[in-house]
Parts: sequence; C-alpha cells; structure tokens
Amino acid sequence: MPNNDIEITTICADLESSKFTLLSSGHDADEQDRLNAERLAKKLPKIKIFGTGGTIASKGASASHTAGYHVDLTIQELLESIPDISKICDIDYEQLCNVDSKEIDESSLVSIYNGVSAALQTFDGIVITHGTDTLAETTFFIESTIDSGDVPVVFVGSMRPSTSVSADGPMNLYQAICIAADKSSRGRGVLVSLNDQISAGYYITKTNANTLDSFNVRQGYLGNFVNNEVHYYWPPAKPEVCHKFKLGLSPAPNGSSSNFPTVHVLYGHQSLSPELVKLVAQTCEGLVIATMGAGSLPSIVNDAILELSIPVIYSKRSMDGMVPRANMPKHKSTATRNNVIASGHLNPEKSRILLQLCLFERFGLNEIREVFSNAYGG
Ligand SMILES: NC(=O)C[C@H](N)C(=O)O
Repeated sequence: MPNNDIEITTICADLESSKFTLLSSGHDADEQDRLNAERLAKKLPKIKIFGTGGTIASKGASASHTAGYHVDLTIQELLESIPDISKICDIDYEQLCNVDSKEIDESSLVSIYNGVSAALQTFDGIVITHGTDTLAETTFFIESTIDSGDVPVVFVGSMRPSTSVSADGPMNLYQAICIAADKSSRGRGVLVSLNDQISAGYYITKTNANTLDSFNVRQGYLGNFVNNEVHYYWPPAKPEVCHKFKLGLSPAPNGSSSNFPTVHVLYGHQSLSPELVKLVAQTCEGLVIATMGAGSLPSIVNDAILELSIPVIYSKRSMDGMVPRANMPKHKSTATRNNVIASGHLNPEKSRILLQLCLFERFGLNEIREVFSNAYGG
C-alpha cells in the first residue's frame, strides 16, 4: 500500500511550525481513522482541495517569462509552495485534471461537479484551482447546479506562472484556503479568490487578459483578504437571480459530455452574414449571439434568426449593461418572437452554459424564457 502522506517544508519563517502533513486521497483505512481522530481532537475545519490546472500550475522558460508557459505542477506541488496552514485547517487534496482552462469542457465540468458534490458531504470548505481564462464559466456552472448549503466553494487561479518573479499563485492559493476555512465564508455559495479580492462566482468576469487584477465584478466585491484576515462587506448571501438546476449527474469517470447539448456562440459585427447564422444553426441545438449593443443585429440577420427552429439567445458584446426583453425582434408577418430570448445581464459565455443546462433538462421555449428572465432577460 503506498504511503501518500508527505511532509512538506513551507516558506514559513518559523521553522518549527513550518511542517505540515498533506493527505492525498487513497490512504489505508487505519491511517485514515487515526488522522480523522486527530482532526476531531483539534477541531480544525476540513478543507478539500481540487487541482484542475491553469497558470497557477504552470512553469515558464525563465523567471522573467510571463507568457508561453505550460501546465506542469500537480496540486501537491502547488501546496508545497504555500505558507503553513497546519494551524488553520486540515486538508485533503485531489487532482481532477491538469490542463490549461481553454481545455476545460463539459466532461471536466461534470468531474468538478461530481468532486464538489461528494466533498460537500464531509468537508467544511472546498477549494478548486483553475485557469483564469474560463474560470467564470466553471463557477457559473457550479453555482447553477449545486446548492452547497453552508459550505464555501472557493475557486482560485493566478495570472503569473509559478516560475515567474512575484508569482501570484502561492498567495492566491493560501488566501483561498484561508477563505474556505473561515466561518464568515459560510452560506455564500461559490466564491472566487484572486488578487486579495473575494467575489461571487456567479457574477465574476475576466476583464483583463494580462494583469494580476484580471477579474472584475460590476456587482461589487464581497470582501477582501489582508494580512491573514478575511473581511466581508456584507452578510452571507447567494445570487438571488441564479436558477438552480438539479442535474442529478451520477459519477462518471469519463464524464458525460456527449449528454450536454451543443450550443455555439457567434460574435456580432457590422455586416454580419445571415448565411453564417443559418449555417451554424444547422450544427447545434441552441445559439447565442453577442449582439452589438443591447440586442441589436442587422435586420436581415434578425429575419433569418426568426425563421430558425432552435432557441437563440441575444447577449451582448459590451461588458456592462444588459439586453432587455423589449429589444427582441419580432417576426414580420406573425409579430411573434418565438425562438428569440434576451440574455439580460448574462454575457455570451454564461448565456451559453445556461442554455445548455436548459436544453439538458429538455426545457421548452417558455421555460427557457422563464430561466433567462431571472437574469432580467427572457
Ligand atoms: N491565467 C490563466 O490561468 C490563463 C491560462 N491560460 C488558463 O486559463 O488556464
């Protein structure tokens, strides 16, 4: 039986307390019992940490490189780089996948969903390391599909690879673990911890492709982390507008990506071709369009869309603002807008996930409209 316990020396200045024991999933039962008894005696919160990859788990060519890096660190190696957390919580970790977040697909989402669902039963907090490029899609998916009750589910990434000068990964991960272990994080659902800020996973968006301050949330940050202290600006709350899907996905090691309907996103621009829209519509079960303003598209494109039999969500290129229902086009002869639905404040990539979930649940047009009306669209 392999012994997966490892001793880790951290960068903590206090050598005496700078060693702690990490557990990976799969210890023998006696050892697990002993460690559980120790945990209970100490009454430290139990935190589950999942690794999925991203820049936080990447290495570059040299300390000055902040681009052109590749994923190369396991979650165990990442945990070796953080300050001592042995007095804050007990941790258990698991590698779900180890990829740049551009590779995260429906089967990865299902494996994160299954990991979080299982960990909710026995852990006080959950941390997930993830690439920042598509992090907001995963947090939106998890908030839309899991009711985590009191247990905080904290996503974290970084903008600089682990090898760079002033890499932000270790501090971001340390903060995420502290946030997950902190009582004041309970009842807040899916959180994102990045660059000292705490945000709601439902609302957050990546707004800068390069800086450390890469995430923005127009609804406001929920709190911050300074000098080992977690501060929240508001009492616990979850996004009221979030529709909760009860997927009931069973653990499937290979994921169930094929079960998720295909939804494509098209980017609106001057002279957008109705032919392109019709062509793409033949290859999917639903379509999202990033319209030019609050739902505006060339009239010939609107006319082509209104003839389609699949649902089409009108989202927006602009980061802020929303697409209201009142701006949806109507069919010239029937004056109906059957298959056309406004995304409200949801951006194209979140609209895509929401439509996928609706189609996965086999919702009809009225039900889909109702779900999007939660986000002030419909
Ligand atoms: N900062 C990052 O994590 C970007 C990276 N390409 C990713 O999303 O995996």
